[in-house]
Amino acid sequence: MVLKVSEVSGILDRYHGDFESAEGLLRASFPSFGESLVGGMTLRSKRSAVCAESPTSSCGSTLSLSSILSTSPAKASVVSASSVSSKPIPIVAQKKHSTYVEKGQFHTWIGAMRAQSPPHILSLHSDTPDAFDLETAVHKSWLERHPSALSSFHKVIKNAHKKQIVVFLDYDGTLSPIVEDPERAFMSTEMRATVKDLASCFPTAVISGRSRSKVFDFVQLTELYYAGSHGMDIMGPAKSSDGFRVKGTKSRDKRGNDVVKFQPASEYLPVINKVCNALIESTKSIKGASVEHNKFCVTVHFRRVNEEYWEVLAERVQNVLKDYPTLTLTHGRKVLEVRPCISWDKGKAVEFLLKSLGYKDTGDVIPLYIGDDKTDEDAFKMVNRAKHGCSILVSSVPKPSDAKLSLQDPSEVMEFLRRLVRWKKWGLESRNSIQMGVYDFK
Ligand SMILES: O=P(O)(O)OC[C@H]1O[C@H](O[C@H]2O[C@H](CO)[C@@H](O)[C@H](O)[C@H]2O)[C@H](O)[C@@H](O)[C@@H]1O
Repeated sequence: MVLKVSEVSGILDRYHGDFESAEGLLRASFPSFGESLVGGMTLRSKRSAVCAESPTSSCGSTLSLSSILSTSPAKASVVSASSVSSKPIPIVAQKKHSTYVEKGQFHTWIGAMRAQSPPHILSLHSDTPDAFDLETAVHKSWLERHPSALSSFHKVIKNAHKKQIVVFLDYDGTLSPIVEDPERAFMSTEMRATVKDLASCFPTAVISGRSRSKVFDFVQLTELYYAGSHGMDIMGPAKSSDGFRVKGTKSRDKRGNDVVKFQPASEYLPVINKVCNALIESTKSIKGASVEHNKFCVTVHFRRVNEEYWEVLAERVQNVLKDYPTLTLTHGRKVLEVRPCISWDKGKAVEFLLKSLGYKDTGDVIPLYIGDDKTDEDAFKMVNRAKHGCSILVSSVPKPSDAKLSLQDPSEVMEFLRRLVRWKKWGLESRNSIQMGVYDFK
């Protein structure tokens, strides 16, 4: 497909002039994006148009297509807070991080945050047939690359016979809908019942950016395993067998089960408490901004802040971070997250939990991960490495992802989980019919 500059410009408009999100979307939808562009022209972003009306603002510029295309999303995902050198805390390998970021980096963060919560492109700016056609084509092409896990259900279970499915679930945006107030991100009673059923069929874990205690308060199911703080606070089963014992402290949970607790960033607790207070102080004058203490990481929320103050907020966060060289910043859905600069993520947490469940050989087990956010990408990559691993992105709009399959929203997640339960409960005969496509789940 050949995209004209005007069409790309339309997509940029829908992404508020955010080149990285738009480029990511186009690349995610059309692998040949770049070669197919009619090049040599310059595009003026909507951001710069907005700024022209507001002379005091410093944002926006006219960018050439080549500069748009040379932007690498990978560069934007993790940025360092400071160049000040200091001895890292040697618990888990420290991540390499770049030196002090320039002011232009705010645009990258902000663009990246928008990319995590893009507008529904099919419902916006679809007033011309051209725009509608392109949006439909983009979505269709993206769905071909990330098919619905509901319509591909037979593929998910195809290899599951005599293998153990282990389910990993993100919380916000996966089990609960995204809402303005993070304290009110409740999961529905139906979803809770579904996850309870699921846990009676398969080992099930929730891996969240929230603190472990907070995500437990939301989910309230003792039959699950929980990893909070993006996997930096794990409470898992102590079932690892000889030869691959997992690290961590063993104990008994309230139900008398052996459990293992692993907190690879425990030595960062004092510094996390300190940075959390500093962030609260420095952001308190920005209307709508809030800071959430997630035990081993801190989340700064942008969702309720007027977009014209996003840059100021990002700048304040960065200024605070200058004094904390052992911490780093990542972004998610309208959030910036401060976390220890260690090589640990949701993917490593999945690996840890599989081992603590006693699964050594990836061929025996089917890890299935469902998540909606940037930090879930590490887990997608991890389960994709397993022979029959299944990675599912929750998103109603096309966005770049390593997930193989997709679901639109938490209600589709619930439907998918229910199908898994039904499949497991029905016995082999029915399973065979399903695999042969004889039975329609609906
Ligand atoms: O890993 P997760 O379980 O998805 O947690 C990631 C962050 O989720 C929460 O923020 C997101 O959901 C909020 C409630 O719907 C929403 O207001 C916010 O804009 C989203 O980014 C949570 O509040 C964060 O602490 C988590 O890190």
